[in-house]
Amino acid sequence: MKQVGEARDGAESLCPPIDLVGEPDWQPFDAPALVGASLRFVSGEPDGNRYRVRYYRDAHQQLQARVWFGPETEGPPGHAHGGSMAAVMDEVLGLAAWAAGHAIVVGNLNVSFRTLLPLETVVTVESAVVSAQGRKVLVEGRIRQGDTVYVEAQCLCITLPDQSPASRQDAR
Ligand SMILES: CC(C)(COP(=O)(O)OP(=O)(O)OC[C@H]1O[C@@H](n2cnc3c(N)ncnc32)[C@H](O)[C@@H]1OP(=O)(O)O)[C@@H](O)C(=O)NCCC(=O)NCCS
Ligand SMILES: CCCCCCCCCCCC(=O)O
Repeated sequence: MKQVGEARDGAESLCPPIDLVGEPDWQPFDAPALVGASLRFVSGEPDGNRYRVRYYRDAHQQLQARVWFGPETEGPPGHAHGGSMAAVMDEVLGLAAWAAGHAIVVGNLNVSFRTLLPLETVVTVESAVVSAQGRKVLVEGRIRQGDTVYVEAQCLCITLPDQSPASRQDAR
């Protein structure tokens, strides 16, 4: 009988290194330097078997991510769980608003699953901050690889008082 904490079958060894290099005109983006180390659920295990994530800013300063969906994101056999894809959109689109200077939490996330995503695929998560009016910041994004779109999402972010990225960095 399995003991608590014992690795599940097939999950004992780590998958090999994955190439998450960005496009030539992207610059690496340090998410913990901006928002702290709390964003561990999606991007906290860079060598693990769940997700591996690397963040960038593109030439237009929009946040982009290369994400590998590992075997532990499985939902339908051989493919990513819908919740695993929604979690990625939640983190990337919320972080995109922070990267644009808005201290937010996510109020509403609308996710459309367009194509089954095979496990152990490296995808690009694109984001774009499309508007900021009052406390509402709208961010859109998608998960794609080449011409294949796996997920499209719209994210309504709501700003928090006294939490601007600049003030959080000044407080360190
Ligand atoms: C989002 C949150 C901060 C909003 O609460 P609040 O500060 O009291 O703000 P309000 O409820 O007054 O909402 C502010 C505006 O955003 C809108 N809004 C808030 N949540 C919304 C939602 N889920 N969908 C659509 N609009 C929403 C409100 O309608 C309001 O619009 P208005 O000014 O035009 O009337 C709060 O609901 C919250 O903390 N939710 C949990 C967030 C969370 O756990 N996110 C995941 C982790 S990041
Ligand atoms: C006080 C907020 C501290 C930093 C929060 C960063 C939030 C980025 C988006 C996370 C999305 C989510 O948790 O649902």
